[in-house]
Amino acid sequence: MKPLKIAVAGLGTVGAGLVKLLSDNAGIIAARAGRPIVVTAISARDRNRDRGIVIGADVAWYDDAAQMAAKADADVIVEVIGGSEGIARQVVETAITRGLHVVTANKALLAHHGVALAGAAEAKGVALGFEAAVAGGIPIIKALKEGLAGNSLSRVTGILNGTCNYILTTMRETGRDFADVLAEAQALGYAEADPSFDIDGVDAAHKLSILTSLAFATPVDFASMYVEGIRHVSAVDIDFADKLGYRIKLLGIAQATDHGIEQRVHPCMVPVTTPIATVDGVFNAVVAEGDFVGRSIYEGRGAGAGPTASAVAADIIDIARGNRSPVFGVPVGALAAKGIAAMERRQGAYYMRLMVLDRPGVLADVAQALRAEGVSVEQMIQPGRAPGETVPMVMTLHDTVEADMNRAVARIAALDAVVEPPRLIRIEHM
Ligand SMILES: NC(=O)C1=CN([C@@H]2O[C@H](COP(=O)(O)OP(=O)(O)OC[C@H]3O[C@@H](n4cnc5c(N)ncnc54)[C@H](O)[C@@H]3O)[C@@H](O)[C@H]2O)C=CC1
Ligand SMILES: N[C@@H](CC=O)C(=O)O
Ligand code: NA
Repeated sequence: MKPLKIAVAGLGTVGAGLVKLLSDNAGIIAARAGRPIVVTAISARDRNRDRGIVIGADVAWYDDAAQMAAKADADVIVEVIGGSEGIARQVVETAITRGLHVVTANKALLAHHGVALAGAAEAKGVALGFEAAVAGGIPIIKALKEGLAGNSLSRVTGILNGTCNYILTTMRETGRDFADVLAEAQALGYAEADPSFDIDGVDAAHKLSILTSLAFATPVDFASMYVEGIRHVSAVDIDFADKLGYRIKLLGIAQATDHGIEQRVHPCMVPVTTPIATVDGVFNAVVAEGDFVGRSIYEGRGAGAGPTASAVAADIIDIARGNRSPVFGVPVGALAAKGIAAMERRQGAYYMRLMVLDRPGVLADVAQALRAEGVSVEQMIQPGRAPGETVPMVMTLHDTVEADMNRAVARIAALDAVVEPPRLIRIEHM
């Protein structure tokens, strides 16, 4: 049977991982795909770098990825360069215009241009696969598009960034410093080219915008996402979370509410008893809730060469088999906006850490500020006494509307005895 010809744009962590996977598992992949899958062209910036892979002499090499997309003898262009604009976008658009199938791991590109690219791909009758773009090796795109297609989904929640989960886990387990653990995640190939995309929550938000579209048949809407990263999560908070029976995770949450779809990414405290609390290191997890299936949970490695290549390969095999489905689960013309719920309307519990001067009356002032906004305390920890010195004061607060919580925090921040901005972490019971 005729081979399926693949051109790979970008030969970094994911590109090199894919070339290795397609070579190591060529036999079983050909059997499953019904035909051999061969790499016919590659574009990367440095032809001579040792990537630990063998590239056959018959593979065409392009210094310019756009040229490759325009000219290569290929059925599928795999875009694993990255970035929402520039060369990555050009490669994908050129390939679709040429009528080639596209597989990409590029969540930034899809978050910003997903609807337009999907429209172009559907108009041309070509596939646009992006299993690798969300939660790495977890087949969550397939799960939402196919496995759960019979359900009306109410909520999709996930640990969507391997780098952040690796940092939070390692800091908790070893007490090591944030910057040091981030450098390790970069060396392991987990982080984005610009790691601020990871730690500021942007990468998780890119991924969540894609999941929201799939779950609720809405156009991808990255711009209205609430995004907060993990820069402010300190060792002190990780420690208090432990004492209170929680783990800190960077979560992406998309859920249908009475006032629209909530789309938010921020650090959360989750009870240690919930399955997601023990998903550690580079692992990701997604929890999907459907009306007939109930809750289903998916877990696996969210970053790194192997898991990401595994997801890219799955999309390629789907193309080889002739499997086609609308890019975002329904044809682009059927995607319909459902309104975005304002973050101020989020309702839930909170952890609050204050750094206060240890002197009489502080607790009463804090309690007064909370009472004024109708916020009620669930529990409080104030370890030790150090009269006249700065000490932490930690509270968990019962379910509150975010706008009320924000007003209470503003009152507390203005107190003389509160010497640092209050730290808030939302508590999610899942
Ligand atoms: N590393 C990971 O664990 C995961 C990465 N991704 C996504 O996969 C994509 C690639 O990521 P990585 O492989 O980690 O990045 P990387 O930085 O390791 O590799 C990108 C490669 O593209 C090459 N490149 C840059 N400009 C080029 C150009 N003009 N022409 C040809 N090649 C060019 C670079 O030299 C580099 O080798 C990104 O979109 C990323 O977000 C998705 C899931 C997981
Ligand atoms: N930088 C990303 C890579 C996978 O998408 C992550 O850490 O999750
Ligand atoms: Na995936």
